[in-house]
Amino acid sequence: EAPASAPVRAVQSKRQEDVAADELVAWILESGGKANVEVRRNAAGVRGLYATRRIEAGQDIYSVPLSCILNAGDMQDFSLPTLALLREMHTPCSRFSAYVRAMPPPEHQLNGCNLPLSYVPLLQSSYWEDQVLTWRSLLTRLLGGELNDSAAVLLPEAVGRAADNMTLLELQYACSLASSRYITGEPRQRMLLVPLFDMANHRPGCPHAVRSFERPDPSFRLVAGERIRKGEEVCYSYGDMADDVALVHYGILAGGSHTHPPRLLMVDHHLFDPEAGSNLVPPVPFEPATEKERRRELKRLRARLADLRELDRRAAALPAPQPEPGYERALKLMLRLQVIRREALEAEIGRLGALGKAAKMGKGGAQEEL
Ligand SMILES: C[S@@+](CC[C@H](N)C(=O)[O-])C[C@H]1O[C@@H](n2cnc3c(N)ncnc32)[C@H](O)[C@@H]1O
Repeated sequence: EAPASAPVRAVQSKRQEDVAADELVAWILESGGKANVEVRRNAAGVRGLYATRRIEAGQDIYSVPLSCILNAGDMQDFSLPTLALLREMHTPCSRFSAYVRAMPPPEHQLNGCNLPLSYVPLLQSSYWEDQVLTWRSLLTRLLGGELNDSAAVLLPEAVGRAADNMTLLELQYACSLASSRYITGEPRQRMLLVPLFDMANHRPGCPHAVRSFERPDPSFRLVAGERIRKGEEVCYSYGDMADDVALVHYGILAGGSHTHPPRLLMVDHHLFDPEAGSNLVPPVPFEPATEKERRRELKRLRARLADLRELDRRAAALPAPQPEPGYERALKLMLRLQVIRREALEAEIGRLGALGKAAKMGKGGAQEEL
């Protein structure tokens, strides 16, 4: 027994997933990879990648050998990355054990796959509500065996007898993890879960670029697009996303909330086409070629804002939305998205209104000159 006077040292124990993240880096190095980064948390508790030395533009930030990549197959089937991840989570002695142990726990993982159903109406967009409900329905049908004739991989094929006790919540969690972490693209059109790569947080416009499957070195590399100082966070750009896209796909607000005026949500943008199946619209502002076009767009935006104000009026008469246990942060994000949406619409309506006034004044001035 320690004497009563012995100093008591506060031991700050690392979270299990952070210990696993250190082991993940060690595994990549043992497997022949290189890492000029470590995994750490920032002051806000967000985990990310940090440079362990100065890295010049054009140099590798890390390289992950192909043997450490989890290939989730081709891009036809929504559930493949989820099932690939679940397979490793339920495989004793999986070679990806360091990878799956380093995943954020359910309470820190959010996107449209595991959004509580009671929050779905808060998206205030039939497009996003349909998306989230479609994903939920696919997961439910995968769990119930209804997709057995059409799914590329069935649940018992992926996880064996663990399928007997699988819950929808576990499927949603795995779906949320996998869909917010996999990468696809040239030269291989495959959904790849790449350890270490998926520890980098989003920064819009981040210049670092992926190079993979090249010869003579086919490994998966992140190459610095600008100099990175030792200790600096290493970002990755998940795409040029509006805030609604960032929230539903990554559980973050990362587009318009950082710009002044805030950027229109994707679903409010003039180029948004719900049928196109793309989640990216270019952040180009509407530039009317004629006065008629300007008025038409102004009318569209005013009608959109009026619909939202009507929803606000109705919501004010009801009790405030209640957080689901464990999803308190998610509710805050969704309510913040509503505010950003209205601010962005107001700003755009103001801009188009001012364009009209400026055009009128220009005409008046030109007529005076004549
Ligand atoms: C590919 S993972 C990045 C690593 C992740 N932070 C982790 O600890 O495993 C994507 C997730 O990281 C978080 N994330 C990414 N970019 C972020 C940012 N700019 N700010 C806050 N969280 C971010 C979100 O939870 C997102 O779903």
